[in-house]
Amino acid sequence: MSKLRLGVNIDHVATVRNARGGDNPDPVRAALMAQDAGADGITAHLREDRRHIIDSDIDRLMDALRVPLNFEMAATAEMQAIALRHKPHAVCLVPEKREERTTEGGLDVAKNDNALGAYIAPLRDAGARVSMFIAAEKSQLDASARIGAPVVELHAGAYADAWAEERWDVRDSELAKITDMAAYGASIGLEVHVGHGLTYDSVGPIAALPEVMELNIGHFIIGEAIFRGLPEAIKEMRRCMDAARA
Ligand SMILES: CC(=O)[C@@H](O)[C@H](O)COP(=O)(O)O
Ligand SMILES: NCC(=O)COP(=O)(O)O
Repeated sequence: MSKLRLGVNIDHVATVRNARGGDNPDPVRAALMAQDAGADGITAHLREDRRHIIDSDIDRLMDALRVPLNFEMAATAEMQAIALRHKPHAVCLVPEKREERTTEGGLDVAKNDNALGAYIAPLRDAGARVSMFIAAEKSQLDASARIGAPVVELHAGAYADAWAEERWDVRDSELAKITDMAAYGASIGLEVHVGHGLTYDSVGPIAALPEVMELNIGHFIIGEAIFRGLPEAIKEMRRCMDAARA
């Protein structure tokens, strides 16, 4: 089985910084620490409302990182211009709602395939590995492949929430969807990633799926870093992933 990559999302270091304004804690410092602790990449979501990551964080991440940056963003003209200016390794298109607390669902690629196909073309031409953050639904994977997105990231939020709420029947049905769609995605030539809400408990069954190439994990790792430090929080996630993949 190929090595499963871990992308560490540092958004919520910026959430804590922004609670008080100023520069601390610095998400770029966290990203560099994550890189040293074995993260295969760094993920940062520049939301349109700049509630956590801000533009200067992206500037600084682009300058400072050795590992690839996965730049998460909404499919807007403003974000496209920012991505084209920076040319990050990867761009992940995420749906955004102003009133949501976190990313609630996947991008509706099936409904907006023509527009999204045109939207990603210049990003792909600029060399970015474009991914679609989608629900684990066949129509969304088919549409992602149709528009030429090489990668999909399956939204694990419902699966992760079911773990947290101990709703085991929902957990199992959500896991079954991700399992089936990871296999389906690989069978139609997509690179499959999974992310959102994963924890030490919930990561194992996802990491065990042979078609999954990358996990992006943030909120839980940053929270856990308060108790055990960021490097150790990341290394423990890596251990959980490796144990499941063995
Ligand atoms: C797309 C996604 O899952 C991440 O961006 C993550 O949710 C962190 O950002 P928010 O907490 O702002 O949703
Ligand atoms: N794309 C998912 C991501 O980057 C991390 O999500 P979370 O672990 O912060 O929920």
